[in-house]
Amino acid sequence: MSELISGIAASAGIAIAKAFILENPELNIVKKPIENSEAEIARFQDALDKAKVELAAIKDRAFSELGEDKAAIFAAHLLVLSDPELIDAVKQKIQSENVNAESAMDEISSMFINMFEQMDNEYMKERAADIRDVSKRVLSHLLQVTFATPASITEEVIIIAEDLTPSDTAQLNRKFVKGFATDIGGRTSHSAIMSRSMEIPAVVGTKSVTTKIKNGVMVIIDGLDGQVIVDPSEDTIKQYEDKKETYARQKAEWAKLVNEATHTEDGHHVELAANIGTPADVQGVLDNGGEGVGLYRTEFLYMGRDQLPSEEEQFSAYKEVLEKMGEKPVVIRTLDIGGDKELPYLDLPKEMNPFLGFRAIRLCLEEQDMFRTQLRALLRASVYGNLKIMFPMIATLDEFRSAKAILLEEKEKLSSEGTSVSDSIEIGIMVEIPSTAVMADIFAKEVDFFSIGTNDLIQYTMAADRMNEQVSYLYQPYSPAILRLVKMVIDAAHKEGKWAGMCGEMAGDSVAIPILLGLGLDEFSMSATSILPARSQISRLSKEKIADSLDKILNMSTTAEVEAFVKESF
Ligand SMILES: C=C(OP(=O)(O)O)C(=O)O
Ligand SMILES: [Mg+2]
Repeated sequence: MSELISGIAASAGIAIAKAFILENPELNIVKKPIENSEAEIARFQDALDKAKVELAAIKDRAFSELGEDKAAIFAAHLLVLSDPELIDAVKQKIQSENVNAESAMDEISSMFINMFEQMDNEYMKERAADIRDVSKRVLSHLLQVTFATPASITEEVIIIAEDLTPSDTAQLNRKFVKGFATDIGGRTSHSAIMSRSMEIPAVVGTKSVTTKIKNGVMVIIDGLDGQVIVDPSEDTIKQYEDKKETYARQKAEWAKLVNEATHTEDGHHVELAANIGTPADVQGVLDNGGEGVGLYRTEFLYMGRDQLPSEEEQFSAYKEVLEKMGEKPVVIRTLDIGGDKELPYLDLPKEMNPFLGFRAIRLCLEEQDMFRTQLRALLRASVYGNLKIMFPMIATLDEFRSAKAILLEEKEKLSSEGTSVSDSIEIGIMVEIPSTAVMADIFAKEVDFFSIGTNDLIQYTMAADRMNEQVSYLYQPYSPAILRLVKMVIDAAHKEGKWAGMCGEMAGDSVAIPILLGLGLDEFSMSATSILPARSQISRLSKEKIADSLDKILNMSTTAEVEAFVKESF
């Protein structure tokens, strides 16, 4: 009997093949006293060396098959293997406590893993995953245990695993591995990100694939709808083969749009840009036909380290993005730290309500040295491309004026030092706080552009924490309340001859797109892989037709009503 298991759609596509269970044997670590700590440290060093050789080979393979940015994960793993904070702590433990290397490594790495995992932050959680991966590799050498690796697969399969480590994913041979499903993980976990860049259909976070699927059984991975079908009937297989073909045709259609501008059926032009977190993401933007970067979240430059990035470091990151994007616009947002994005080394006091606290522009206006360093780096980089600077979390006009005044002061200073700075940098703001949306007409007289941050605008408007599962039903992008605010912002911008974009997740949402188009949004910034499907959708929409229904939509009473109407009408 076939069975359906639901999970999170991590990488689009359909795959049909036999299951290959990738089991990681339990590492049996027993704490034992040792006699000779010098010899034990040498044994530990030997395991480290072997792990390094192995990792270097995986890194080279990832580099040639997946490209530089994916290989960077393994460069990071190699760094973990040489990180004195971790490695010296293990050696010290062996020496001072006379314990075996396995238990010392396990205890110290678990301590770091717990520390990073407890941080309410995706980036830090990924660092925990890196340490877990590296530690397992070293332990396997110490215990002389061999793991099943995806590299040993030589027939067409679908991998079923509790989770795939980044190194597992890098060893996947696309010729044989048609798809994978895991028990744990989310859309932003390493394995999910890599599956998308390798275009291997994947469903993650199913909670139960490893317990419900046996080796060799037929499996369908539906990475479009996040479903795994176990032991399907002939009819079901046929049905999914058709779905696979339809998707392949659709992708081929999308690919034709890579170098096209984005136009509606009735000839209205909008710009489709991408959100990025690091310079390495730019390639994906270009490959997916992005017309610009609508949001560069610079906070990632500040994370995963123990001190602030220098002006030089920032300058070279910003310059790299601007140069790679050529003449295309690049909106770089100044530091938006706080809320769920912590910087432990800033030593900020714990707050009752971090999302409503001392964060983003509030912090930057207070910690001016830090802010000015970033602004100088941005201004210096401005001559290398089409830079637009954006301030996050603006709640009052005074905040914007102060931030802009500091920016202009730094510009003056640089000019008087003889450093060239572009004269055409637009200065805009995120609209993600309701007070700013309501006052958009006033702001529009002074800013060069708006970018609506619906991730936060929705949570602040609905008073519903965006991280809290229990109130996630209130996270309603199509709520008429949100749509009315979005309309106020777009209308206010246009009245003053300015442009309005959106960089919250809503901009790439296929139900929201027709409404936003009708409201006149000028720029949609989304994850790079959403750009081509969005361009294709927009090409089939008529702005005029949607505009005729706008009054009706804005006067609907519920989100459900809006959603049903849009799905039916456009
Ligand atoms: C784009 C946004 O910013 P972030 O997700 O980084 O808070 C937003 O709030 O919509
Ligand atoms: Mg935000």
